[in-house]
Amino acid sequence: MIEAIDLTKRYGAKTAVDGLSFTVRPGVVTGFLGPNGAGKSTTMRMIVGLDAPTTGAVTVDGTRYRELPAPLHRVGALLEARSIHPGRSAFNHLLALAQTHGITRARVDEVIELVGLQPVARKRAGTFSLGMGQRLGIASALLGDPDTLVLDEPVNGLDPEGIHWIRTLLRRLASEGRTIFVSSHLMSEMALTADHLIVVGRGRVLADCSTADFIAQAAPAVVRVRSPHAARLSEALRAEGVTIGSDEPGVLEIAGLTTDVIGERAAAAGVTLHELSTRHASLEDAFMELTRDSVEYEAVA
Ligand SMILES: Nc1ncnc2c1ncn2[C@@H]1O[C@H](COP(=O)(O)OP(=O)(O)OP(=O)(O)O)[C@@H](O)[C@H]1O
Repeated sequence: MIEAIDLTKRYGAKTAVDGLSFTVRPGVVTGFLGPNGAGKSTTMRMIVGLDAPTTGAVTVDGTRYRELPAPLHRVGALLEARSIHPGRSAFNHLLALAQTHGITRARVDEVIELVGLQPVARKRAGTFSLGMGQRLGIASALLGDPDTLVLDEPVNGLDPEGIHWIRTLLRRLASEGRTIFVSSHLMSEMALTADHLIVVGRGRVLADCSTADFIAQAAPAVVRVRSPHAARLSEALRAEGVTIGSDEPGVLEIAGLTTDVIGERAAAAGVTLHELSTRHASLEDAFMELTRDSVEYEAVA
C-alpha cells in the first residue's frame, strides 16, 4: 500500500506537487493520470526516494522508502530515467543488480522469461529497441518479487502486442494481491488496465475513484435514438426536462433518461424506433472534461 499525506515538492518558485494526499491499495491496478507537467513523475520519484518531499510524506506499507530494510523486495520501480549500461547484456545487468541485493541467479532467469527477453538476454542493452528496453526495465522492477510496483509510462515504446502483454501482466500481478501504481498517456489503454484512477492537475488531486465512476461522473452517458418520428418523440420528452441534442436529422441524443424510460415514452406516443442505444463516454472524454482547466501548456488555437 502506498500512502501520500500532504505531499508537496517545490523546485525554487515552481510547485510541482501541491499537497497531494491519496492511498494506492493492493489487489487492483491504480492508474495515475494528469496532463503534462501535472506532477506525476515527481510524485513517483518521491515514492521511491529519488526526490525528497519539501513537506508532507509518502510511505510504502507504512515506511518511507529510504527506511525500508530491503527496498528492492518491497518496491519495484520503472521510472523514466533508467541507468542501464549500454555495453552490458540484459542478463549481466540483471545479475549485477541481483548480486548486490542477495537475489539468486535463478530469479534472474525467471524474470527474463517473464518479460520475454530470452532471445536477446545476452545481447548488449545498448542495441535494444525502446520496447526491449522497457521490458528490461520491468524485469529489473520485478527482480526482488516486490509487493508494490511503481511504473511511469510502462507502455511507452511498446507495440500493440507489447501493450497487451503489459496489461495482462499488471492485472495478474494485482490479482496476486500486489499494489500496482501506473502512469500512462494512453487513455484507451488505461481504461482497459486500471480499476481505480488518481487524476492530478497542477500538482493537486482532481479525482480519486474507480475508473467506471470517473467516466460516468465526468462525462455521463447519452442515449442515441433514431426514429422517423424524432420530432414527435423530442416533444414528448421535453416535458420531462431532459437535455436533447441532435447532430443529424432523425437522430436524438438524450441525456438524463435510460433506454427503458425512453422506449416506454416512445411506445406511449406511438413513435417507431429504428435505434435505441446507450453511448458511453470514453476515458479520454472524461479526462479532457475534468482536466480542461488544469492543462499547463495548452495549444493556442
Ligand atoms: N528538477 C526539476 N526542476 C525544476 N522543475 C521541475 C523539476 N522536475 C519537474 N519540474 C517541474 O515540475 C512540474 C511537474 O513535473 P513532472 O515531470 O512531475 O510532471 P508529469 O506529470 O510527470 O509530466 P509528464 O506527463 O510531462 O511527464 C513541471 O512543471 C516540471 O517542469
